[in-house]
Formats: sequence, structure tokens, C-alpha cells
Amino acid sequence: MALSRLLIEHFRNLTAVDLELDHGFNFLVGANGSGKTSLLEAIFYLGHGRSFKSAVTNRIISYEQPHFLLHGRIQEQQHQWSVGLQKLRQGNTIVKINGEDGNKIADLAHLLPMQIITPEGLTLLNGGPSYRRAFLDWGLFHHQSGFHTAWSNLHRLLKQRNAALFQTSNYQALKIWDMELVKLAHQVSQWRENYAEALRPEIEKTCAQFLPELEIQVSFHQGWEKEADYGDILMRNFERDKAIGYTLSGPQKADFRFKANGLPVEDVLSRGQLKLLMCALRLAQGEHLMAQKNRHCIFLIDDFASELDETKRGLLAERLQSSGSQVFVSAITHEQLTQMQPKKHRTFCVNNGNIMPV
Ligand SMILES: Nc1ncnc2c1ncn2[C@@H]1O[C@H](COP(=O)(O)OP(=O)(O)OP(=O)(O)O)[C@@H](O)[C@H]1O
Repeated sequence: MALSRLLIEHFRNLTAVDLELDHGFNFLVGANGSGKTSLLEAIFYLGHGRSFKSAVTNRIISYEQPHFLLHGRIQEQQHQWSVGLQKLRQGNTIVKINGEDGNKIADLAHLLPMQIITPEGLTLLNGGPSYRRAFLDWGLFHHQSGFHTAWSNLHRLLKQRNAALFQTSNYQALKIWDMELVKLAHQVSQWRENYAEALRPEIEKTCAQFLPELEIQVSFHQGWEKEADYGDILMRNFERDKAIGYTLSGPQKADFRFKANGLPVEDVLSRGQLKLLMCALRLAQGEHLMAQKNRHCIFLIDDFASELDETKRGLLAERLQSSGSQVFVSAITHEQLTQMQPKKHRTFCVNNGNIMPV
């Protein structure tokens, strides 16, 4: 799967962009503030309906413009799709697939699996558990057909339960709701655990290549005591949950933790090692999708060179090339890309919001 063409209107400083893209590597080279990250952000937005930088979408629309517009042509083997996303300053989002209205962001996300590697992406390792849950859930979204519905229902039920905690002093009134919640919690946790286990060999293989000096251990935590029945936990903790006003234990607290030589990676790894581990995780996940579903994901790599020495840049470049995926890489100078010599590539010069093929 690859984006063969991309049109952007009024997205940050990208006023009008129309690019024919390579199915292999696309290099974006330009000075600070020229628009490289904005281009990656636009591609990410097309595949997620949100930004990886700003929670407030109106800040992404070019100053004084009423909307932004993204349009992409996707090619996967013999198939082709035309996808569009328009975001209005008033708040509406319009998604079109092959010219038809009424599609959801999830439909776009299914068509455009992507992995992002940015300097801020270290939160996957040193941020809260929500970043690692999102990592696992990305995989389940693409691997497990019922996951998205189960996950949405689970979140809705948890919200309702938290609201109900304020209104009742008797657990029996909640029990009927908890029965459905317990079923979904066990299902989602089982899927997460299976996925984490299936991914483990890919992670270990990539870590052995990127960080041979370390022994990386991964472990999944479901969000409540191992082996315990979630229904019992909810009943037992009713008074506590009521006192704090929300459900403390459950799949909404799950985590996927990483240790290096027995210690938490965020405490002992250097920034370069953390970046390599983050890259290893994202590559492993992309390659697992390829192995299991025969689908390539797009890799978006912002500021490729930062934190990495030449050898490590070379290693990452080699793995990206052998993945056979479409890759977008930003850099400030051409020299930072010398370790990347793919056969198929296109270089774009980014200058003050203008993007020109070199
Ligand atoms: N809503 C907006 N409308 C217009 N311009 C914007 C908007 N939001 C941000 N900008 C500007 O867009 C430019 C693009 O920044 P971007 O982060 O894409 O640069 P970059 O090339 O990745 O730089 P760096 O190498 O420093 O990371 C910046 O100059 C920023 O001030």
C-alpha cells in the first residue's frame, strides 16, 4: 500500500501542494520551519483524522482560512482508492472515499495503516501507559476485525459506569451493567495479550539488531490482578471506585512494559537507545502486519538523523529498505541522508511551504 499522489490545501504553511510520490522512499529536505513536519502531519491526519502535534485542529488550518483539505490516491496491488478529508473551522469533518460521502475516519484508517517516528515519539517508552495501549490497539485495529466495535463499546460502558457511580450507593444497581462490561474487558484483554505475544519475536529480532548490547524484555499487564475475574474486582472495589469517582482497575489501565537487563528502559537507556527501541517497536509492528495480513504500512520519519550516530542511521535505513514499505523521511540537509541509498526514491526540497521535486 502506498500513496501515489497527495494534494494539500491550507494545512499549516502548506497553502497548495500537489505531489507525485514514490512508492519507495520520499525525502523531504528543508530548513527549520520550512514545512517538512507539516507534510508528515498532513499524511498522518489523512490516516487518523487527527494530528500527532496539536489537539486543537483549528490551529492546523492555515491562518485566516476557513478549512483545510487533504486528498490522496492510494494504491495497493491492483487496487486504487481516492480518499479525501476536509476539516472546517466550525468543526465539521468530511471524509470521502472514491467520491462518496458518509465514510468514517475508521474507514480511512483501515485503508492507510501507518507508523510514525518523531523525536516526540519517545513518549511510547517514557510517557504514560496510554501511549503503549495505543500501540497495542493500533495492531488490534488492523489485525482483529471485531476490535474497533468492542473497544468503542467498552469505552462507552466505562463512561456510563463512572457516571452511575455518583448516583448509586448499592452495588446491585450497577451489577447488571457490569456484566456486559466484564465480557468486553475479558475479550479486549485477551486480544491484547495474544497480540503482544505474537509481536514478541519480531520485537526481539529487531532489538537484537538495533541494540545488541541490551537484553530487552517485554511484558503485558491487563489492568487488574492476573488470573482474577474482572467481575469480582469490580464488585470488591465498588466502595473505593465510588469514593474516587471512577473505575480504577480494568483494561483502561493496561500497559505494555519494556525492560533492559531487568530495569525499566526509561530509567536506564540513553536518548539514542530509546529512539532505536522506539524505531524497533514501530518496525516490528509494521512488519508483523505485512507477515500476517500481507499489507504494507507507510512509515513517516521526522528528523531522521536526530539522536542517531552514523552506524545506527545505516541500520535503520537498511531495515526500512528491506521492509519494502513506502517511507517519508525529513532532514535538514542532504548530508543527513547519506546512509540512505535506496534504489527507488524521490527527493523534495521544502522551502517556506513550497515543495518541489529535486
Ligand atoms: N496554522 C498555521 N498556519 C500557517 N502557518 C503555520 C500554522 N501553524 C504553524 N505554522 C508555521 O508552519 C511552519 C512549518 O513548520 P514545520 O513544523 O512543518 O517545520 P519543519 O520544516 O518541520 O521544521 P523543523 O526542521 O524546525 O522541525 C512553521 O513556520 C510554523 O510557524
